[in-house]
Amino acid sequence: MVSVTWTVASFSLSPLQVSSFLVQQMHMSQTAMRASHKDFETAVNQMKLLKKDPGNEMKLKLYALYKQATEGPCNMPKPGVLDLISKAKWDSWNALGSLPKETARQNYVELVSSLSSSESSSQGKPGADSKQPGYETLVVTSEDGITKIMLNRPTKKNAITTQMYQDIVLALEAAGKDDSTITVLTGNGDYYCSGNDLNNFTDIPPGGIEEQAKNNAILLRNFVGCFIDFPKPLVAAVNGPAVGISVTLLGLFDIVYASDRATFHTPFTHLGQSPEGCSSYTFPKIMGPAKAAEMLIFGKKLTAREACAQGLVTEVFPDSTFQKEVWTRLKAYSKLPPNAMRTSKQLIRNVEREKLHATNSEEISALQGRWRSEECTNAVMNFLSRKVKL
Ligand SMILES: CCCCCCCCCCC/C=C/C(=O)SCCNC(=O)CCNC(=O)[C@H](O)C(C)(C)COP(=O)(O)OP(=O)(O)OC[C@H]1O[C@@H](n2cnc3c(N)ncnc32)[C@H](O)[C@@H]1OP(=O)(O)O
Repeated sequence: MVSVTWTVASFSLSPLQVSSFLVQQMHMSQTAMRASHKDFETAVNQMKLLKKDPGNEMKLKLYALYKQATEGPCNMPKPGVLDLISKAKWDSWNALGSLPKETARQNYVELVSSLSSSESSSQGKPGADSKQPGYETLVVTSEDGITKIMLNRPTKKNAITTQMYQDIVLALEAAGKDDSTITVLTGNGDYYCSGNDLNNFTDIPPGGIEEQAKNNAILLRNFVGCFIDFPKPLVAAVNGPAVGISVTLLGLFDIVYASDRATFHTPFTHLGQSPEGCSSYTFPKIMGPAKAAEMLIFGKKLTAREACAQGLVTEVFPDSTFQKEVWTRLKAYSKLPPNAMRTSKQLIRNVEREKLHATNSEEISALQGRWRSEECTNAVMNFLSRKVKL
């Protein structure tokens, strides 16, 4: 990672991004009051007082605006391609074109003011990570460049309710756009997740089972689709046993760390159901068709070490040190250049994105049939009336 100073920018921002940012900034400035020279000087001094590094992209934007405001349009010769930092700075400044000095000044003042106010609103909570409110059974926090989405229904083994499916989608959408570099999904308590909450099947709408199956299909397609399209490195910290959809989705994660207490169980046949989460495609690809069939058709439960040997899990840690080791490692990874990580992730996933969406649709069509079947109804009823535990 290139270390930059306040006036030097990194090469992590494309000129296109810079110019679209600046178009927004220009728009903002048309409606705003013009900043005076004094406001501009104050903003320049305010920048020096910021405690938190605003990140290279932001410094690059500020650099360009500062140069435009003080010197006007860029008329320097373009640096050579190997002089990456100077070239990024030049690109950024040059992308401002003929933006008037006073507009650049105004944009600079507004940008610094937004940085200062976000810093002061996070003061007074030293060390506290920013917990995002609004989710009933998820705890979402952002700290050290990592957004953590924690399933938080420990007394029900983190079984996923209909509301949770929707909240996970919202949390992933927000994490995909926030300024964290890595997103982690984990569970609170002794389980990672016991899969779909089987009570979801008891919530039958006025249109009956047909309508329920259709509604579930729409929600599930969207839910799995969010994992397929997630733009940043996505990590599962599997803190304990995992069942059903929480296992199948692992094939869509980039990294899976597991406690040695974790197990991996996909009892679809026992439930009269069929695989989802794109596992009918990802599992044979990851572990070979024979091993995948044993899990997905016969419901064989794997230990963490078996899952690791078969490529579903990246690494297994002793339960006693799981949290410490995983978070230490992730904090180090979160400092890697974010755009490079995103690019690599997308290159890996884009090759099969269409295939994954098609698999998702096919699996859901099959499930719609399964949900209407007697096999499924009986299995769910047996669990809910406590006749069967998987
Ligand atoms: C986006 C779509 C929205 C709508 C959804 C529609 C359907 C989408 C379907 C998607 C396909 C998903 C498939 C799956 O995930 S299949 C797997 C489903 N999971 C299970 O079958 C697990 C069932 N649970 C168990 O077998 C055991 O509870 C378990 C082995 C996990 C733990 O056993 P243990 O003895 O340790 O603990 P308890 O059984 O006493 O559990 C504690 C309480 O938690 C409740 N619990 C646990 N898991 C579930 C669950 N999956 N659904 C509902 N409730 C669950 C359990 O009942 C206990 O509750 P009480 O204390 O109230 O008795």
